[in-house]
Amino acid sequence: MKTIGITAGIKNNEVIVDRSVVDTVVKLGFLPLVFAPVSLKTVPVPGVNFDALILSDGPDITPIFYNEEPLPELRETDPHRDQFELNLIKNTHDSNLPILGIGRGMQMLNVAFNGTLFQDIYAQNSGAGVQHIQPNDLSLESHHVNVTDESELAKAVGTHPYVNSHHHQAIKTIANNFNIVATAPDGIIEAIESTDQTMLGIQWRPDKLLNDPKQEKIFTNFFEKLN
Ligand SMILES: NCCCC(=O)O
Repeated sequence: MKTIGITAGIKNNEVIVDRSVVDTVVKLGFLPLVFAPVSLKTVPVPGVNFDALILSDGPDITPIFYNEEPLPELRETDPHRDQFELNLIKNTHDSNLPILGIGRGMQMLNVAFNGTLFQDIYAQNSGAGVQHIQPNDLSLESHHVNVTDESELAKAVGTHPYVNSHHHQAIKTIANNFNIVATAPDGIIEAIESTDQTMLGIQWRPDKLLNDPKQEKIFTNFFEKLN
């Protein structure tokens, strides 16, 4: 059975991982393997422990990792988790294994390849006119995104999907080896694909929208190379 590594967070001394991500992996017929960021020196070895990686959602990313000082609007971060995930991304990509970043996971992919973030969308981007922190539950959609016609993502969700949204950070400058493949109506970056097609980042939470077959197709299309 193929195994998908899933990154987790630590809060109040407890390892936390979104049940919806674990359930999605199981539904696709893979074995979930949750990685707690317990030690900077202990990074799982791809190919031995897992066959692909999902970078899960979580807190803000510490700005030192993209060479910025913290702005007043920055929220709580976990620099140990950040460093662990940066090491894990490098090991996984060096082993040519696929990486899917969701929410914070997309932002982490961008930072890992030298892109930068808005530490707070609304403080730093006066043109941001879409609500990116929806008050509704994430099982409900809240805004549309425009997806590039030629992208792999469009094969799953089409060019104008309706998605959920819960983030106050976003990609500011895109990493060199990625293409922007989806944006919100206010221009905020909503999805990226690596030029070698081994990495996909989604800013919204498709794992919370699996009642929509298009959202499930994001996962099935991306991981079909593992079957
Ligand atoms: N929860 C998404 C990652 C952090 C943020 O942009 O709010």
